[in-house]
Amino acid sequence: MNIKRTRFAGVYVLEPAVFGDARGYFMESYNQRVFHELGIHTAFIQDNQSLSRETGVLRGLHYQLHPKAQTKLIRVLSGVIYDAVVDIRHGSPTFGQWEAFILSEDNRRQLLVPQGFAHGFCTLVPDTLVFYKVDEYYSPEHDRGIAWDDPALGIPWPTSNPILSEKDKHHPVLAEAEIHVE
Ligand SMILES: Cc1cn([C@H]2C[C@H](O)[C@@H](COP(=O)(O)OP(=O)(O)O[C@H]3O[C@@H](C)C(=O)[C@@H](O)[C@H]3O)O2)c(=O)[nH]c1=O
Repeated sequence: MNIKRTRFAGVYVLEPAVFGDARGYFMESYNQRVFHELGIHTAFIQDNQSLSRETGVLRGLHYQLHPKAQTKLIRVLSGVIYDAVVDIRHGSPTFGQWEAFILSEDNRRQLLVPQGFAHGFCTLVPDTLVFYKVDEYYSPEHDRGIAWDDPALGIPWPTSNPILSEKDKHHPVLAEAEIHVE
């Protein structure tokens, strides 16, 4: 497993070792020991999967409030996403800053998004299947969002006209959002 740090402490890009042979390939897609070696003792308790049929489906920017904040370990089983995280930790020196990563079935990259970050992605090809582990159960009462197109964030999404859920059309900008995540 190749592990890359990012500009945000706690956000990692993980690239599993892939063992190819005549049959195809094998890889360990999750190994708890790797996380323990990084000092991360997250207990993942729920697995999620979403299929986005079209290019330009944008889901985000999502997070759950304290005490139901979630760590997410995201990967793409089929297709490609532009995956963005935003630091929404009060008092963080990088508060309000974002970073984006390309995750695909081909690069097999995984993104570890800790509690305290909003997360969203936009599909770059049709029929994109995203799988992610989380360390807290879904809680609709704690489920929150930030406007994907908040000008103060300025995330350069791959499209200016994404396909959104009804919920994702109406999130506040970060400056007006409830962001008690720690
Ligand atoms: C996230 C989630 C949703 N649901 C239900 C609620 C709703 O009826 C339906 C669709 O939910 P949503 O529209 O919120 O799904 P979606 O927009 O795909 O939400 C996801 O977006 C990405 C970017 C994330 O980071 C995730 O944490 C999650 O927020 O699924 C669950 O039952 N469990 C869950 O864990």
